Amino acid sequence: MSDRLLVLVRHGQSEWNLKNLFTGWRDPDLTPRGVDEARKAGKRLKAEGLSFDVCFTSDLKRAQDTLDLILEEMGEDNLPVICDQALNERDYGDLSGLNKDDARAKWGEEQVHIWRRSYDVPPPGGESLKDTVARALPYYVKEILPRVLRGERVLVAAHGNSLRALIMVLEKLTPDGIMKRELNTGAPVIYRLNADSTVESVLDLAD
Ligand SMILES: O=C(O)[C@H](O)COP(=O)(O)O
Repeated sequence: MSDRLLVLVRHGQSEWNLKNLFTGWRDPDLTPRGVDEARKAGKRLKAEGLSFDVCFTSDLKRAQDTLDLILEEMGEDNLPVICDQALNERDYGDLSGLNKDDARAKWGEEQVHIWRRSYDVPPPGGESLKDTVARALPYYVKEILPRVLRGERVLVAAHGNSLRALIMVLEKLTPDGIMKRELNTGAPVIYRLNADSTVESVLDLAD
């Protein structure tokens, strides 16, 4: 197994996940369940025998708090943590703050699914997944990947769609393939990379 370790984890349940609201760049806290999910992720990573050298997260609280809780649970709370907007959730634009069921009632199930899961159709005033790839991927290539290739063990705590953007590239998924790829809150995905930055193995710890 290669030493080139990259773990991606979506934040635990947020207050707005619980209320079923489009969140995007808004900044709600974790719920008590989200805190438990983050702690459980830390326990699972520790049980896998993993430890890290450096961590990345977005500039949103739910991801930063998830990372802190994971590291606390692993007894690794002194690691360097790099926060960057490039890892923020996809911007949901005018949908931010709206209830997802209300949006389905207003615009129809199919349109809302297209906004949530299509590759290149942005929600009104927001980012498509393609737009999210366009800002998250250069950051990954410049800041995260070189460290993984140098043998630093890297943990990234971010968001459903900013991580789907990276996963699309890592797993070489087509626009159709990424539509079906979901990430559970607090569920780590463990990658080992080859020296040419392709994926050697992937282990998804989703329940
Ligand atoms: O920003 C949000 O609302 C969620 O974190 C991700 O939502 P989605 O699953 O509707 O894309």
